[in-house]
Amino acid sequence: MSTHVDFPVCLRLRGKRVLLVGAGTIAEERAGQLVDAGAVLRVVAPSAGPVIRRLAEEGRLELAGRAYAPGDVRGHHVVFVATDDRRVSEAVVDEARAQGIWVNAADIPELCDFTLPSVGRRGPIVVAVSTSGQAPALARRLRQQFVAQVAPGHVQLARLTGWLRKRLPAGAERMRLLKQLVEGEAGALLARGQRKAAWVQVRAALETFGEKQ
Ligand SMILES: C[C@@]1(CC(=O)O)C2=NC(=C\c3[nH]c(c(CCC(=O)O)c3CC(=O)O)Cc3[nH]c(c(CC(=O)O)c3CCC(=O)O)/C=C3\N/C(=C\2)[C@@H](CCC(=O)O)[C@]3(C)CC(=O)O)/[C@H]1CCC(=O)O
Ligand SMILES: NC(=O)c1ccc[n+]([C@@H]2O[C@H](COP(=O)([O-])OP(=O)(O)OC[C@H]3O[C@@H](n4cnc5c(N)ncnc54)[C@H](O)[C@@H]3O)[C@@H](O)[C@H]2O)c1
Repeated sequence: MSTHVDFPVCLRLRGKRVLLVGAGTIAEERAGQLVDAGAVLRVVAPSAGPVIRRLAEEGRLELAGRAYAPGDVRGHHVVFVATDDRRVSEAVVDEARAQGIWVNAADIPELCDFTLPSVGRRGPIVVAVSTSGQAPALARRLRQQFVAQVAPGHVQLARLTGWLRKRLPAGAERMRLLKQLVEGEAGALLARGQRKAAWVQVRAALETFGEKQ
């Protein structure tokens, strides 16, 4: 059995220039996710589906309505290819690799410098499942199961600790407080939907932090 495992990261794409070659079914999904992540997205494809055309009309991405041409990759941080022509994907990947730019070719593992996990979101919580290329359909199924376990209370807890993180000075005491909120009674109450009782716990924890209510 192979011992190969892929290494997961969460890219912060806000303001980063990203190239997407192809604008069909798969590319449409990618485009939506990339625009939502704040990427400055350029799409190159001779024909585009309705989602990409609309995003272009709204000025949320730039669409070049033509075939890929050498030189298109230059100036981008990350490149995605999702065309129905393997030779095009190979040419794009060759150009990206020659320039040291990370590239993903949908469904072609040997042309991928990184693969895409199956992703689900609940507020700021991102559930991503990778099978290191072994079983994408299983990644999708497990992701659906895991996302279903993320309760509204978990999302509230993430938002609450995010809010406190911005307001309390960093350091050992803040770390202890946030950990206590997540692992202790407040987290358990929020997960059960008992917001008022949870808030009592949060206030008590903040008082010991020295915060005036
Ligand atoms: C997770 C997801 C993310 C996304 O694409 O957004 C994704 N594939 C998804 C679905 C899916 N893809 C395929 C099926 C049919 C069942 C099957 O074949 O198993 C299904 C299931 C379905 O459609 O339900 C076919 C397939 N995919 C790859 C190959 C090539 C090969 O295996 O050699 C083949 C055979 C092609 C052929 O035979 O011609 C390769 C890759 N697909 C990956 C990601 C990367 C590894 C991810 C991982 O490590 O788990 C990797 C390596 C490269 C990449 O594309 O990044 C997305 C689910 C999104 C969701 O959650 O909805
Ligand atoms: N990873 C996955 O989950 C997954 C699932 C299904 C299919 N795929 C693969 O992804 C690829 C794309 O699938 P699709 O369903 O989006 O195909 P599609 O037919 O819907 O779209 C193909 C796109 O490629 C563009 N294209 C063709 N030649 C081009 C060129 N020279 N330059 C730029 N763009 C060009 C077309 O204009 C079109 O927008 C296929 O190889 C398919 O096997 C991946």
